Amino acid sequence: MYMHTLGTAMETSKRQVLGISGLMPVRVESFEIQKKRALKQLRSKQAPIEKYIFMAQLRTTNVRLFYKIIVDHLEELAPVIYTPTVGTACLEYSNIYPFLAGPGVPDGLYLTKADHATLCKTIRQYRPFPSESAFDPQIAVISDGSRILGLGDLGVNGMGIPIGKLQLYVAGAGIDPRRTLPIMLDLGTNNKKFLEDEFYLGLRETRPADEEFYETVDTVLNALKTVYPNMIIQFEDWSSEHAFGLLEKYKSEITCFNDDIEGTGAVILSGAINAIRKVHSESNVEPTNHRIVFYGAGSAAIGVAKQIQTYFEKEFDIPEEDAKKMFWIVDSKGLVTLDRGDNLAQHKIYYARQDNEEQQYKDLMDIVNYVRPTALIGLSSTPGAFTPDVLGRLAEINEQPIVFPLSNPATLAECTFEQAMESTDNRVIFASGTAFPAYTIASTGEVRTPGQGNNMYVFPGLGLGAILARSTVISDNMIYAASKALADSLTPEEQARGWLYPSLTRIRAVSAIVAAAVCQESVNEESAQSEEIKAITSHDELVQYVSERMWSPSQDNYGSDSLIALQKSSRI
Ligand SMILES: NC(=O)C1=CN([C@@H]2O[C@H](COP(=O)(O)OP(=O)(O)OC[C@H]3O[C@@H](n4cnc5c(N)ncnc54)[C@H](OP(=O)(O)O)[C@@H]3O)[C@@H](O)[C@H]2O)C=CC1
Ligand SMILES: CC(=O)C(=O)O
Ligand SMILES: [Mg+2]
Repeated sequence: MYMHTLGTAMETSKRQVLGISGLMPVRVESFEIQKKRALKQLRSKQAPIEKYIFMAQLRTTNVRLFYKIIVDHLEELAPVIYTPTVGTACLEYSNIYPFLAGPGVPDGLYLTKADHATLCKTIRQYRPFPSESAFDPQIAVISDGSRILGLGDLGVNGMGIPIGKLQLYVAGAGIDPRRTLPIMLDLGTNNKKFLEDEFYLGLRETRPADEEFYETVDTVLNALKTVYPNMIIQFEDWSSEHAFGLLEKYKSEITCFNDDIEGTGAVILSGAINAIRKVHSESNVEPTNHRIVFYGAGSAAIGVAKQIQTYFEKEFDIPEEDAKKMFWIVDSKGLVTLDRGDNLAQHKIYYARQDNEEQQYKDLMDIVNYVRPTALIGLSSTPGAFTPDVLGRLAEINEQPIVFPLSNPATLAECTFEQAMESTDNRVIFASGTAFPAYTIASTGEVRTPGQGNNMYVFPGLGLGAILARSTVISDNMIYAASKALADSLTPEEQARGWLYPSLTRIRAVSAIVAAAVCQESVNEESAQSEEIKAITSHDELVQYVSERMWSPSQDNYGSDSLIALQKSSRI
């Protein structure tokens, strides 16, 4: 069991004590040589999904090495363990699952509808590594698989997402991997293809109606709270139809947040703040003159619009009714207006326009011509929706058009960075949900790096801050503080390059800044229970406190010493 902890790096004397001397080759390796070999193998694989499988298998055999590679090479590994490759992995999850995990080393906790007692028992049984005798998780990411990235209802195949998100908590914010809990709540699937697929591993039934859905989720959350009362819960990739209702119901009851509404809102506000500052200083666009079109009207779009609106209200004293009018929301039927003649979903009503009732705009180009937006934000999962004509028109209207095609994975982005650069005479201010390659301007040779507006910049620090502060809630103000801290976390060099987000290579330093801001806001709001955090009086000290509590694979022998002590004491 314990061999996955250090693998071939375990010293001879320890192998002897543990009675495993002949169970692996004799050579004792350094951590660095283990890493070098693993990276060589990883890089020899061509297909991203092969890299994903290789990493997932490495986690089961040497978890310390798995995280060492991810922490040291996050720019290279984030696209493997997270978007875009995690999207492919989720589509294939039932096909690859038996080769990645099993009850010996589970990938996460699978729950189905059951009564409270049964659920508590199942939850208590879970150990990330069955060799661990105790489990005290600090954070869970839970999905029902109903809206996985922009790929739709993938049922239990969506498990790749809670797993990937928690791996980023470890890599980005130094949460101890032994204290994370990925959860898939299997409520069936409406994905016809999966229901008919002989290899699909989830319940072969369609999803329940709302009454049963909310009742089941309630029982599950109560069971989680009973077993792990202090654990933070991150809702991830629930269909928008339920995401808002769940957040509203549980936000004040348990320490939780919805990453797609609130994490995305915070991260895109950060990029928007830096974009708004940039076009103000370089093109004289007054912040109060922005006109923002959202292409997509789901949980992500509404979450982002609300955060940006808060910024206009707080920083520029714009009254709510006026700030709200800076936004135009578009769904699959066109511009969202109150008199459109259909029954608007609850979450769309707030932004539904009332000032253009004679027109029913359906086409994006017509909407762009009507609104003359300064910014176009895509959260619609419709690839290519930002056509060269639309982008070109934006570049006619604006010296520096802000274009954020944020849908994931990259194949679902509303446009690519290359398309945005080519259609705007290289004047675009750009961020996408999944990283696009840098673009070289042919005439000058200048290389431009696109921004990555992905909630991975916020949720690790947000969760870490709430954990360390032992906050009883994750409030709107804490999320806003996280966003502002991220926007201000760029180094002078990053700012000079015109970036909207900091380099991923600095993710831990950035997460420490975000977490410190979250702790501070929690103290200000009196939701923090940590006396240590409350006693800290300076920002720098708070950042240092947070940084010092980050888990590092290099400083952890993964319990091998305590295993040896245990072994020795049982022999005595
Ligand atoms: N970058 C990041 O960090 C994040 C990115 N995302 C991405 O955002 C996307 C949306 O997520 P979410 O809001 O939860 O999902 P939803 O499926 O709830 O929302 C999609 C929205 O797009 C609209 N839409 C679909 N087709 C069109 C079309 N042809 N024209 C205009 N609008 C259209 C839908 O309209 P209707 O309401 O009429 O069906 C709906 O409002 C996903 O791709 C997801 O991966 C999400 C979270 C974070
Ligand atoms: C990034 C993310 O959370 C999403 O696409 O759903
Ligand atoms: Mg998500």
